[in-house]
Amino acid sequence: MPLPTPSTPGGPRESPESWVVMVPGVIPGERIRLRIYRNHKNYSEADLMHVLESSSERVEPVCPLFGRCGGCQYQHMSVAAQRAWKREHVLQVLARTGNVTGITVQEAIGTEHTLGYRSKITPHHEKPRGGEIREIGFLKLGSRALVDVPECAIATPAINARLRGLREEVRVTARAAAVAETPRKPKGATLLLRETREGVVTDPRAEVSDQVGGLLFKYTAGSFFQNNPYVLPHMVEYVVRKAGAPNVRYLVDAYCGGGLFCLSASKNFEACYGVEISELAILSAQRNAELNKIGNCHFQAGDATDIFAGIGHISGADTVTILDPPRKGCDEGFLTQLCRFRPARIVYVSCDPATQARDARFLLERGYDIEEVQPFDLFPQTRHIENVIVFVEAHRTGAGAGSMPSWAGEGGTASL
Ligand SMILES: C[S@@+](CC[C@H](N)C(=O)[O-])C[C@H]1O[C@@H](n2cnc3c(N)ncnc32)[C@H](O)[C@@H]1O
Repeated sequence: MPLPTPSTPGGPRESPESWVVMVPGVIPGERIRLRIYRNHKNYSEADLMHVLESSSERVEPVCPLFGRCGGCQYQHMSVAAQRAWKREHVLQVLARTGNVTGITVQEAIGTEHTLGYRSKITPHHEKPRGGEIREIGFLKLGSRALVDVPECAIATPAINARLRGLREEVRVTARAAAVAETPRKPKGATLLLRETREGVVTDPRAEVSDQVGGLLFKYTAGSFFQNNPYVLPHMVEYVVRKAGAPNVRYLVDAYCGGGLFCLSASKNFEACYGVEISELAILSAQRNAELNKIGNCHFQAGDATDIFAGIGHISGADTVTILDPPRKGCDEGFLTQLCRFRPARIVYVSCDPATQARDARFLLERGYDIEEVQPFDLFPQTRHIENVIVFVEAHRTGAGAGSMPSWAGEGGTASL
């Protein structure tokens, strides 16, 4: 077996002399002793045995469950190191998967709310045995088993306060059902706790609301809505700013959910068109337009690809597209039609830089350039990152890849 190089949370850059070893709980630059437990074609997986030389960025994890609970992966790193690493990860994945080199990735934008920020959690429990529920929590690190989580360090204080009561209620209900011997079989379940303007809500069908920027958004508690209320306004402001450009009259928001980006950006456009697979989310988007007295947004339920049938009367050259797909990214059929429509700008928001990098490659091979790459630290203490890439139609830059168009924004690079 080749000698492993010092390992990092996401795996170090590959070179012909190095061997990638994935070791949770390590910080780039540390010397460690590890035990390899699995070999793959291109890398190995290992457990950390000892830190021989620790990084100055190593900190004491806040949560006693860190290392067992699979929810957080980076609590052992300072927030500055977490953000630097996430930025590096975006850079690496763009190079490896997207074949994009020679670009700058901006510093990840975050806020000082790096604990107690998460406004939604979904703990699980297995089916009760003899009326008793054992763990109520999240998946154990690297396992399908659950770890009991009485309190979550990244959830908001209001959610943690409600979690205590909810855990007790769920256990009491299971015991009562066992005593009553109801014919219905007891099951495992996923609980919902979401903090909103209405307080902490546990019914996924409840109608709730949140304010972002100057707008009010109503949605059902179980549907998708971004869950870091501290960083979200900064990300929305960025997306709205990057979507705006001289001579662009129309906005297409694919994967629009309840209309967050479309409605927030609507004042800069003559008309906006949103598409979204969930009919419930489209109903929310339409209601949110009315609620905020916005009259130039048109929403349709359907696959993202369906949008092109309804926008034949507008030209791509006059249009900006916002993309915010689920983790799997965009499908090729959609991207093919998008490139045929040829919007002047594309602002691509993603919670998975790997699938985003794959889609970036597709766009770059079809004549788009990257104007800016801006990560947002929406999920501190975890390995997750929200990344925004701004693409411009290459003819509009008047030069080849990497050039800056005349309307390129100022784009701050420091953390907030
Ligand atoms: C990451 S969410 C973004 C929602 C919205 N932009 C927001 O920030 O609130 C992705 C959205 O894509 C929707 N979606 C998933 N597959 C889709 C498809 N094939 N076509 C259109 N929308 C889809 C999901 O229902 C979800 O609302």
